[in-house]
Amino acid sequence: MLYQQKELHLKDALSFWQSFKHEERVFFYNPLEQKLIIGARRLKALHEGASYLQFPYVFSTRTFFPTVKEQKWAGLGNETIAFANYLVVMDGKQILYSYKDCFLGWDNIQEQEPTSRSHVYEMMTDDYGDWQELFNNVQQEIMLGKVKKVVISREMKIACNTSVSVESVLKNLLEKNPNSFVFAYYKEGKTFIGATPEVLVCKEKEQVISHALAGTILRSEPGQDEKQKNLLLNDPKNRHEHQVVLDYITSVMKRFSDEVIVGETTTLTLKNLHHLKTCIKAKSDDNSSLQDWVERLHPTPALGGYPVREALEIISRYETHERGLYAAPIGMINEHGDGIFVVGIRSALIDKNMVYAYAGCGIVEKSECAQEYLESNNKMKSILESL
Ligand SMILES: C=C(O[C@@H]1C=C(C(=O)O)C=C[C@H]1O)C(=O)O
Repeated sequence: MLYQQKELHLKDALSFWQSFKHEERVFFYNPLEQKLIIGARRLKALHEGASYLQFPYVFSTRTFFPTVKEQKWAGLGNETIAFANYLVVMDGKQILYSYKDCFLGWDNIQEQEPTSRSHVYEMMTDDYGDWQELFNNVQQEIMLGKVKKVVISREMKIACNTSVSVESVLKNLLEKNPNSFVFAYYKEGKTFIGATPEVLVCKEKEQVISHALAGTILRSEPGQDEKQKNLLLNDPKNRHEHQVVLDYITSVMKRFSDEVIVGETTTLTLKNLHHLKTCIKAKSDDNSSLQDWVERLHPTPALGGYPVREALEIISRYETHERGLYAAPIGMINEHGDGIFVVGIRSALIDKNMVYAYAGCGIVEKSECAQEYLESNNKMKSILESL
């Protein structure tokens, strides 16, 4: 590996992120390993099939749909990038990796206390009418028997009275969402950011794991958690929504693996919601890479619908905003090609003072319009509460 290594002792790892102002950067916190990786300053983009052996990590994304049209998503995603500098924080240690000629210099990594700021903002969209229309169109397609489930989403436009402080949003997301993967990708003035609870796939040697995460109930008061979780576990509509995702992931894995183990369905508790969750493990065939598994699994019916192709066609016909990196695979891969891809939900695109926040819900035959709208509002809270 052509990187120099050194231990750092920053009071707050976000100082590293802040030291590379205006440069392309990625932030990826994995709560399962309690590991933070920050990559800063693009070294190069890697072509498909390239070896990653020279790099501590590479960052990889692909937009939800293969192409994007809107200017606001231009240049974001559909790349695998090696950075010149990485800060890796784990087990109380901060290790800096710097590519040989691109070393920033110790003096340039300054201790900067990132402060939480409260942004004053105004919602520019009150979209219940649009939601109703989208919901009705999709439910019609379900009634006609064309699809069983479609995941529809909203884009909420939020105008802040100053430029958004990405550091502050990151700090808040980390503090308020301890069970989520907190990520940010900054490029050319725009940041895609979020706190997602959902793993698309992770791979370690020959073991591959995916999570079916679908089915949601609101988290009312903490004292009500057990009651709410039981309601969710026993609710036929939510179990059906979940089963569609679980069956799909299991069937894809079985196409490529003789050993697939489906775990028990449990609940995942987040700040404002509970979800149904099932882990599915498989033994990967020797020749498959992590990215092959992403290609096979994305988009699962947790983000697209079922049957997948028909659901995607319905989404592109009726949703009026572009998804870009929302609900898309976002991954961190190590030198051996192993790593993790999460899906970019509970997320937003930040461009100066504008925030485009996204949230969606799985719609099945028995879904109710107002209830799903409320659910999407609760999903939006991850972003709103971090502003
Ligand atoms: C689509 C989103 O979330 C997905 C939809 C869920 C549901 O409909 O129950 C639950 C978790 C996610 O798989 C989102 O947060 O935007």
